[in-house]
Amino acid sequence: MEGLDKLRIDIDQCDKEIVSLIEKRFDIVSKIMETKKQMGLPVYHPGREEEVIKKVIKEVKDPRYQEVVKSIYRQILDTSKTYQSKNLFPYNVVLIGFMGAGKSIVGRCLSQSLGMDIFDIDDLIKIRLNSSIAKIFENHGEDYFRNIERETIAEISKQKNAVISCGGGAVLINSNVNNLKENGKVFWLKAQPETIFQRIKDDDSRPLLRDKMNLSHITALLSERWAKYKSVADYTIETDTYSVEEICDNIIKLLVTS
Ligand SMILES: Nc1ncnc2c1ncn2[C@@H]1O[C@H](COP(=O)(O)OP(=O)(O)OP(=O)(O)O)[C@@H](O)[C@H]1O
Ligand SMILES: O=C(O)C1=C[C@@H](O)[C@@H](O)[C@H](O)C1
Ligand SMILES: [Mg+2]
Repeated sequence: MEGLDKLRIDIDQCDKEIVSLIEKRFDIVSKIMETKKQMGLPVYHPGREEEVIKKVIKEVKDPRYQEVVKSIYRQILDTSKTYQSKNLFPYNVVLIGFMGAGKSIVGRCLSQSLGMDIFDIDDLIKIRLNSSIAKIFENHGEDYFRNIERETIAEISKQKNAVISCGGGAVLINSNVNNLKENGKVFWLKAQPETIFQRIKDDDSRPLLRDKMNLSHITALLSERWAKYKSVADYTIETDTYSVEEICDNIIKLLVTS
């Protein structure tokens, strides 16, 4: 028992040193963040995380602890991203645009790159009603869906440092726009009808395109909504010829320089 007490004292001492080093590391992160902000340099450096992990792994003397150190460092780096994002982007990043524009997939990429929480409004509605969007439309009609969507957006818009991926029709309702803009910068993921058709033609989960999955219907619906997306957007993001990662990087560049 005495031996155990001694080991616990050693652990407590170790923890003190670790906490002090964590504070020291985050002080340096804060300084780097401030300097980069002042110099207008990009804050996120793709590849930097892997570089850090490789370097620290080299420092591990006992191979048994390589995985331990790796996993702790992944956590430190993730927490560091979240810490920086909270400071740099004290608002929501709101993605709007037509079905298939990439709001969900780009939202997930942004959340991962910036260490920010992601709220996909369609996904939240599915979870809340334990049903697919298609079934909600089928069983209760579009107005019912729009009401739930309105409530969900009102709730999620209270966040202050999150990525919010909207459904394609969310910004057609003014109260949604007002709520989303209250704490958010709005990015319109713009895509031409041909691109949208190619991306979603084999997916029948979108009720407004069910039985009408053709280029002329997409073109007509998109042109009805085009002016709305354009007027609501703080930024327009081209997506037709870009990969998800490129779109994500373009948005981050705008966030950092705006
Ligand atoms: N830039 C892109 N390059 C290639 N494929 C893409 C791109 N953006 C989206 N996609 C693909 O298009 C499909 C639709 O994307 P996603 O579900 O993100 O669209 P969405 O805007 O969220 O649509 P909805 O309004 O219906 O929710 C997915 O299969 C996705 O992988
Ligand atoms: O464009 C729309 O109106 C919609 C898009 C999807 O994201 C879903 O929100 C739903 O299918 C309606
Ligand atoms: Mg989506």
